[in-house]
Amino acid sequence: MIPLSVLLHRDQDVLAEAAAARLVTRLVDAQAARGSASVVLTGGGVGTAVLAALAASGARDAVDWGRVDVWWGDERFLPTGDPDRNETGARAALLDHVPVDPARVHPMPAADGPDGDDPEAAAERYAVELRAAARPEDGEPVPPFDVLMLGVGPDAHVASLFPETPAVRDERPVVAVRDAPKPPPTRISLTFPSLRAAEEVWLLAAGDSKAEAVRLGLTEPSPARAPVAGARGRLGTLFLLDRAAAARLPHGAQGLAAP
Ligand SMILES: O=C1O[C@H](COP(=O)(O)O)[C@@H](O)[C@H](O)[C@H]1O
Repeated sequence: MIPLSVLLHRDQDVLAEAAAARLVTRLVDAQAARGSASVVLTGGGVGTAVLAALAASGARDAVDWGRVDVWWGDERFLPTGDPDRNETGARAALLDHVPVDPARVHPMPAADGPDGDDPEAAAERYAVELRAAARPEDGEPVPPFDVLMLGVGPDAHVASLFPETPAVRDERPVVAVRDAPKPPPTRISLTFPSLRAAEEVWLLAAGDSKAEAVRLGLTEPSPARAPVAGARGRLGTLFLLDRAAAARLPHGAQGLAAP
C-alpha cells in the first residue's frame, strides 16, 4: 500500500516553514542519489508562502539550485509578468533569490507567448516540453517529479482541475481549461495522470475555508467530484495542514500534532 500521511501544524506560518524544510531535504536527497532534482510548483496562498519561507531560510543553500528542474502544476493563462500568474508569484517568492539555471525553469506558456492567445496550443507546447524531459524507460509522457506540490481550493480543486469539469476526465498530460469557476477563466493544467507520475505529492492547505475540501480529499471516492482526492504520488502522498484546515479530518486520519 502506498503511504498517505496527514501532518498537522499550528498555523500557516509553521506549515510553510516545515514544508520548506522538508523540500530542502527532499531536493538534497534526490541530488545526492541522482545528481539532480525536480519539483512541481503550485500557485495559491500556502504554496507561495512555502517558497517565501524557503527563500528566507539559510537551509536553502544546501540545495544546488543549478541542478533543480522546476515545473508548474497549473497556470493562469495571462501575459508574462501578470501578478496573477503562478510563475510571477514563484519568481518573486523564491526563484529570483536562488541561483537556478534558467534553462531548467519550465514555466507554462503565457498568453503573450509563442502561441498567442491559444491555450490549447500552449498546453500542447508544455506537453512536448514535459515529454522531452521524460525518461524513456518509464514509458510516461512526463518526468518522474521528485516532489509535486498542490494547493487545495475550498471547492476541492487542485492545480486547475475543478470539480466536474472536462479536465478531470482528460487523459492527455496537459490541458487547456476554459470557463474555470475561479478567475481567471482560462488556464493550463497538468491532468491526473501527470500528477500521479510524481514520486511524492504534497497537498498544502491552511485555514478553515479548506477544512471541507481536506475532508473530501481523504474520503471522497470520486476524483471528478473532489479533485483533491485524485492527487496521489507513486511513492507517497502528504497532506500538510494547519489546524484550521484539519478541523474536519475523518475519524482515524493520522495526524502528528506540531506545537
Ligand atoms: O487558482 C489556484 O488556486 C489553487 C489554490 O489556491 P489558494 O490560494 O486557495 O491556496 C492553487 O493551488 C492553484 O495553483 C491556483 O492556480
